[in-house]
Amino acid sequence: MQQIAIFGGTFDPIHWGHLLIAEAAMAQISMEQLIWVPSINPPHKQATAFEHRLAMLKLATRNNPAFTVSIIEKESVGNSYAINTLINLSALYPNTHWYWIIGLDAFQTLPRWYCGIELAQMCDWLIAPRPAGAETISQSESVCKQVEQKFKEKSNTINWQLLNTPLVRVSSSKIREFCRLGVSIKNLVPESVRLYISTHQLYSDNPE
Ligand SMILES: Nc1ncnc2c1ncn2[C@@H]1O[C@H](COP(=O)(O)OP(=O)(O)OP(=O)(O)O)[C@@H](O)[C@H]1O
Ligand SMILES: O=C(O)c1ccc[n+]([C@@H]2O[C@H](COP(=O)([O-])O)[C@@H](O)[C@H]2O)c1
Repeated sequence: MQQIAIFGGTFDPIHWGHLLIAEAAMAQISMEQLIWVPSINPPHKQATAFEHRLAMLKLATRNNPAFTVSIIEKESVGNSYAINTLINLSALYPNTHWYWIIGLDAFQTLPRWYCGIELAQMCDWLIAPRPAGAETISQSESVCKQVEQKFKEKSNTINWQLLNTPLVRVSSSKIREFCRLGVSIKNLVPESVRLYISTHQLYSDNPE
């Protein structure tokens, strides 16, 4: 059976934090492929046009042959729910053991996701520590255990492990804010992404 990880996100835009997490997951788990899945209509946030986010994702991931970018959520009608993404990908990649890569902040919200209980058991969860409430590994672990407890209370299990990554304080919102303020994002995104943002005047007060 092959092992594949999904890394879902809004990626508005993709940044070095995402790339570091993906590399850490590949180093920690023996897997054939890592599939990046940009959300077309994130259920919980507004986002820049899908085509721009997709283009930046492709630029940033093109040098790693184990990385694939999937547009599977483009076919979804309405909100792009993670459970549908996993079901649809499972049809394309049968006989696969699935992992889902997620930041600690998003993992905390999993019990409230659409069909979250069912989804939780359909894959193993690889959690990237993230600042905001969990500054150490043991704090991150205890946050994950609290999430696990919520599933246990409903007689469900969840398999998870923390990724061995340092805390990275970069976020897409910080990048969008820096662009609005005219502050350099040179060290926060790959150069190809920085150039794309600048060429298309994304996130500035004078969008295309
Ligand atoms: N610096 C980071 N450390 C750990 N996890 C992260 C980091 N940045 C993003 N993630 C995780 O990557 C996934 C996709 O994140 P997303 O594309 O929404 O980026 P973001 O930086 O969280 O965006 P925003 O600031 O707009 O909320 C989520 O699971 C999120 O928790
Ligand atoms: O399916 C859901 O109900 C759901 C609710 C919130 C987030 N998600 C997924 O979580 C992933 C990370 O989302 P985000 O907003 O942190 O970019 C992305 O793949 C989303 O589709 C999914």
